[in-house]
Amino acid sequence: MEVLISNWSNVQSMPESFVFPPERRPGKNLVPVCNDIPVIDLKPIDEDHDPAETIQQILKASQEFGFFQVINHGVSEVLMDDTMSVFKEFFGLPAEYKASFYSNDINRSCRLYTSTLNYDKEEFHYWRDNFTHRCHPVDDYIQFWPEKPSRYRDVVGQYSVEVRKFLLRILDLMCEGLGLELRYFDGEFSKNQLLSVNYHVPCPDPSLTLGMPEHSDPNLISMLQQCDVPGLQFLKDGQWIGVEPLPNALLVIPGLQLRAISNDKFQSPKHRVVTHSKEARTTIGCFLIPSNDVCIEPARALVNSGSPQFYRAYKYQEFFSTFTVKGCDADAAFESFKLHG
Ligand SMILES: O=C(O)CCC(=O)C(=O)O
Ligand SMILES: [Fe+2]
Repeated sequence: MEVLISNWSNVQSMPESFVFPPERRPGKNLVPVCNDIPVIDLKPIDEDHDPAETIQQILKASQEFGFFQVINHGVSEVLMDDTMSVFKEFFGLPAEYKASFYSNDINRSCRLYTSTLNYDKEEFHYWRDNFTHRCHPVDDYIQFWPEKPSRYRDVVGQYSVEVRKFLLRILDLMCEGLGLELRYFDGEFSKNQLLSVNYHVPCPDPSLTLGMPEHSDPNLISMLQQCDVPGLQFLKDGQWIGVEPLPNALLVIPGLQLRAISNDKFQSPKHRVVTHSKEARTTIGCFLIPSNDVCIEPARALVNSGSPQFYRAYKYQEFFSTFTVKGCDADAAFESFKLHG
């Protein structure tokens, strides 16, 4: 059988290698959709209102809820729609063209794969194709990007620049809220930028499989543009809750490095993706990632007698390899970096 699920048409029954063992299945029970996910509106700041209220909303959303959606974020709706169409077209291209990007090699600057990078060894597969590449600075990477659809490089190039601006702006608002100097996260903490696009074809039985495993994002911060098909779920107070896509909103998820640098002021919420029985789902993620050698440690301003330093200093590379060795389990990975007592 074709490995890439985007090459499958009209799958009628579950291929066995995608059926999870019973205790790992999402099951048939419907997960409640959460209607109170914080929505941050950046318009008041653009209209020169005092940003203090928005900053407090972002702080509260990150600290109490864990993640949030943003509207009037500055990334144009036309560009968002164009980018979504380009990626949908990309996944619909002939198998022969996509085959040239197929790779499980993490060092390939542009790669397309199914399930996880561990496809050949994993016990069962996740119901997704993922296409991912670096995108900052655009000129350093654009030569590796697809030439089809013909608008790809132009549209995805503009999008990469705009979503980076957006995330750096959110980080600056977080700095103000946390009492860190502005631009604290610019530079090495956010040096690398990855676009990561997930594509899931309709699944004959969503109760038996997942589109993405439960995980926290290992980077600094993530942004997600969803299409109108739901699937994303967050673990909140021990329960899975569904995220209903909000048209034109961008979702912001603090990553594990933000948790460490903020000295646990922010969490990095666990999330997963369930599949849909009728419709294909495409989501565009953008990750800001520290450079490998940068030293990550709780910001000095956030360590004091009431809030002792929770993590030792480490290099991002060290964290990432521990995270990978621990099967992408954030709690297990942090055990190596926590300061006890
Ligand atoms: O596709 C989604 O809804 C979530 C994607 C995600 O969590 C990720 O790429 O890290
Ligand atoms: Fe994620």
